[in-house]
Amino acid sequence: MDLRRFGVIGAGIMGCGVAQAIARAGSPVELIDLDDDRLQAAQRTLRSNIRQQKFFDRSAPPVDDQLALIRMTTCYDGLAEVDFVVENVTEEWDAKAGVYARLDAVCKPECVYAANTSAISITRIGAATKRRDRVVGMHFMNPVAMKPTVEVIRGHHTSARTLDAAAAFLKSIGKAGVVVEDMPGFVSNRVLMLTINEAVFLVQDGVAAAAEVDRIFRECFGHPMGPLETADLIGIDTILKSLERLYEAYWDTKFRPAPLLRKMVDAGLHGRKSGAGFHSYAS
Ligand SMILES: NC(=O)c1ccc[n+]([C@@H]2O[C@H](COP(=O)([O-])OP(=O)(O)OC[C@H]3O[C@@H](n4cnc5c(N)ncnc54)[C@H](O)[C@@H]3O)[C@@H](O)[C@H]2O)c1
Repeated sequence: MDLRRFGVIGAGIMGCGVAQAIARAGSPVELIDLDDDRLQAAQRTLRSNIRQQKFFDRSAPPVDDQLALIRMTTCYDGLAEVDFVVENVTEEWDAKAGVYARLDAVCKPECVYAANTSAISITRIGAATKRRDRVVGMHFMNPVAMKPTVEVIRGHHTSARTLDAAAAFLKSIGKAGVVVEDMPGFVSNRVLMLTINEAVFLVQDGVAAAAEVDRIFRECFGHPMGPLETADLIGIDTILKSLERLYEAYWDTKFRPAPLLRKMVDAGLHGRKSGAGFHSYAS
């Protein structure tokens, strides 16, 4: 499958990670966000992350060569010729639906849309487009540069050809996919979000401080990170939105977000990206 030109929508944690992976593989990519301030922040994040990656991956092209492949813009016009788009915007239905309407207006008919979402049904996203057979879920793990495997989700109408395109894209950036069927949260986040939420309830109930909760998972279970360190890495705002999407999708109270999560979001404690969450990242 001949995929040459790429688009990435959303230049937050995940969009920057995906754009970086495409540039590392030597391909040009259009990276789109809402305004210049967000794009400038993304430019700083990308420079720092590519520099860091180069430290571990000496064979990577020079930092400036990789950055030159990433064209940052607020305008969708440059997507007219792309073959494959990865959408990584905020985990809210209205934000995602608005993006797909704009993509349909500009992208060529054969272009494939890959939705990077924590919990939203890929079938529902497909229904918001005029090409539901060319929509696939692509749940990248964070940090993208360090995670070799991606959860690939087959929506109800996703075609075999689209799954082939998804596999070819992932191979081109040095990753593998595990294909699963479509239900909100897929495999990873149906389990992970419940674990994180229960860990938040433990802190809220005063059973243990965040450091102790994480320590038990690291030192007793041998996990590389505890659930609250993972929540900080993902973003507390994204955790809250993901639980809300799961709760709305299943109407099951097991997904009700811990009130402490909302309090932290309201307080601006969004995890690593804000400098503090369950742990502090001030330095
Ligand atoms: N953070 C994680 O660990 C993680 C992992 C896997 C999947 N996801 C999913 O990936 C998606 C992005 O998450 P994130 O952590 O990068 O969030 P983020 O908040 O870091 O970034 C989201 C970006 O989308 C932009 N955006 C919002 N509406 C837009 C629009 N209409 N057009 C263009 N850009 C728009 C925002 O300005 C922001 O820069 C979400 O659906 C999330 O659930 C996140």
